[in-house]
Amino acid sequence: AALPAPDPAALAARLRTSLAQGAPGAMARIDDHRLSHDDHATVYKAMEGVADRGTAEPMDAADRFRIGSVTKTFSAVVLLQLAAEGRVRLDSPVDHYLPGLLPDDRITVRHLLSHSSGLYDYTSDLFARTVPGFEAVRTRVFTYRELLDLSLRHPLTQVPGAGHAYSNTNYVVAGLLIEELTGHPVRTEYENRIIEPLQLSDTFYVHPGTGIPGRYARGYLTPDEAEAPLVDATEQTVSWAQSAGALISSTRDLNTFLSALLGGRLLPAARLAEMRRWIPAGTGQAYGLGLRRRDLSCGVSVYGHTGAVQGYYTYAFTSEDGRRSLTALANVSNNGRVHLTMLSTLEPAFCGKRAK
Ligand SMILES: CC1(C)S[C@@H]2[C@H](NC(=O)CCCC[C@H](NC(=O)C[NH3+])C(=O)[O-])C(=O)N2[C@H]1C(=O)[O-]
Repeated sequence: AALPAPDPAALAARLRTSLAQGAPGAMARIDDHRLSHDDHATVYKAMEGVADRGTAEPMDAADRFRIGSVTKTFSAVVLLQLAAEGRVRLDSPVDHYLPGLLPDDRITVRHLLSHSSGLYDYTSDLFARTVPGFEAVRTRVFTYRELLDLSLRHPLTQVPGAGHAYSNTNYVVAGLLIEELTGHPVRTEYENRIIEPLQLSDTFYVHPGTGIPGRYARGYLTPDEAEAPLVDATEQTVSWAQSAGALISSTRDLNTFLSALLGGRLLPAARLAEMRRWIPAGTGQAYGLGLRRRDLSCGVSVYGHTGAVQGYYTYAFTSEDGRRSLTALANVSNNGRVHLTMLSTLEPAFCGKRAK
């Protein structure tokens, strides 16, 4: 079905609303291949505010940033490629590959990737107090085992497979599984299977480094205390997340990645179909394997992931056929109003003037 043309003016207006709600800067890029039969894309860029509050450097759509849980889609693609190669079975217990690691041998690889394992999310403890929690881990380097141990202090939150229960722990175990199956660090697998084949020259896994290569937007964390000043959260290891959230990328590269994924250029059709077996995850949204589906007001569904890492809110989605992609970024976090406004950029991007 034809998508309505994007409404760039409405998209830019929503970015300006995010600034009024506390974001120092915001940006978005749409790559639209639906207007032509060749691979030429019509590119729309919108940018508002600043990438750096100290220098007032304007936000630029080419700026790199921390993508948070959009990383989970990369990790899921690696495991689904390994499944296509016959090196892992989605419905096998994790215990088969990592004996004794988890407390319940009913937890399968599919449970991890669909967030239905019941493994407790350790970040609920780490970040109960936003700024102190962040400052306590911003330069720490965790092992996967240490993060899993933080989770296993708590019982499972549900019987494995009972439904969608989002937990970063699932993608920490997914990282352990990737390393066990391949003998390589996840960085090597991201590079060999996704970054290099798609020429994602703005995409990096620098863990445990704290810097962002090249030109980037600084990210600002909103304290829990009203009126307290923003905290510059740019430099951090993101070791609390790793294969659950430590990638760096750009609006261009995430659009290329999601367009390739939904366009069938990263996974065989049968594996992409597995990724799109949906579990309900709230009104108008569902979760597959490392992939979110959001159902928009105009009846269009879009596919991708969101990300929330200290200082950065990311929204990366594409159309059913991967021919129109949007990535939007606000360089602030812990701000619910900005989150909802940025989430609403999907509407003008995919519903155009029919957006709600
Ligand atoms: C499900 C989410 C939203 S949370 C999950 C993951 N991010 C985290 O787990 C970090 C949460 C703390 C971030 C911090 N908030 C606090 O400390 C609040 N006390 C802030 O806003 O910077 C990610 O990314 N996912 C998002 C996703 O998948 O969209």
